[in-house]
Amino acid sequence: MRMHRLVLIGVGLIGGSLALDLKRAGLVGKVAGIDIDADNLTRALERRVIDYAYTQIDVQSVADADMVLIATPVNTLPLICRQLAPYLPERCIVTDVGSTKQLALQAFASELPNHYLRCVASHPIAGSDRHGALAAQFGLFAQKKCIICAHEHQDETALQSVVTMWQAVQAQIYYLDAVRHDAIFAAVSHLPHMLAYAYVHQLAEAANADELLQFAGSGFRDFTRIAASHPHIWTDICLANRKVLADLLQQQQQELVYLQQCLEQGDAQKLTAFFVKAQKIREDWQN
Ligand SMILES: NC(=O)c1ccc[n+]([C@@H]2O[C@H](COP(=O)([O-])OP(=O)(O)OC[C@H]3O[C@@H](n4cnc5c(N)ncnc54)[C@H](O)[C@@H]3O)[C@@H](O)[C@H]2O)c1
Ligand SMILES: O=C(O)C(=O)C[C@]1(C(=O)O)C=C[C@@H](O)C=C1
Repeated sequence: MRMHRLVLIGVGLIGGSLALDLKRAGLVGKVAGIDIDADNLTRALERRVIDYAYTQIDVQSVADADMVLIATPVNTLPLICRQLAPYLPERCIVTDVGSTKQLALQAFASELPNHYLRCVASHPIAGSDRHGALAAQFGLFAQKKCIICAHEHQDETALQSVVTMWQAVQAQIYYLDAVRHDAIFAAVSHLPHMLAYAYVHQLAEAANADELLQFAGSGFRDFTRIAASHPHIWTDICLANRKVLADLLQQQQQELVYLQQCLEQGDAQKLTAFFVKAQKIREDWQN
């Protein structure tokens, strides 16, 4: 599988990193980048993440695309698909990298009905708290999972092309139904981001916030790294997955109430048992 022209919409951390790897693997000839941020496009051209830059989806920017890869905040998908519809070459594959998958499949189905067979929803479980073309890096997806949420009308060749693309950047393919996908990543990705944001807020609201931050060490650094993630990206993810996420926040409050009770009762046994269980789960996961 070799693509002559990949059209990348959203030339940021994820889309840019994938473009770099695909070029290096010889899987794409030219990459056309479309982004609403003109400065970001300039940086992407300078770093050779892309070969051509456009700020709009139109006949020129989408022309001759073998594949359109959408790597923008998840809530932009419906509009982007609507804008793409008139310009997509017939055999073109459309795929995305968004962190929530029900919304992606809904956008493909409702905005690209004539192309739906060739729309493949994917999600690499790799990333960082950085953003934009400057954050794009080689090797981001190597040995990382990539989830494919195939739909019932999926064209087999389109699916295989997307799988081949991710395997070429050494990602490990897993298949999940979109509802299940969103429930799982609400628990292991979206909830921890919410908790990190909430904790940083708690500190910021303290009267001596500056003093607290001045003395914060590696525990603070490790727990809050993801609170440095891009606010726009995460607003979209959290809202797209709001129902499951709100339930998880409710459950988290119960955990906090339990911890509070342990402290009020001075119950070392209960507290240690709680920590031992969490420690074991974390260690087993690491191994
Ligand atoms: N950051 C992560 O760790 C991570 C991991 C896996 C998947 N994702 C998903 O990947 C996607 C991109 O995230 P990212 O981290 O690369 O973000 P990013 O901010 O680095 O890149 C997104 C790019 O999209 C551009 N953009 C925004 N709206 C646009 C629009 N309407 N049209 C064209 N361009 C637009 C922005 O200017 C930016 O350059 C998101 O859907 C996110 O959920 C992120
Ligand atoms: O490493 C990080 O900073 C990430 O947030 C990466 C992370 C995650 O939560 O694991 C974030 C969002 C994704 O959709 C996939 C990966």
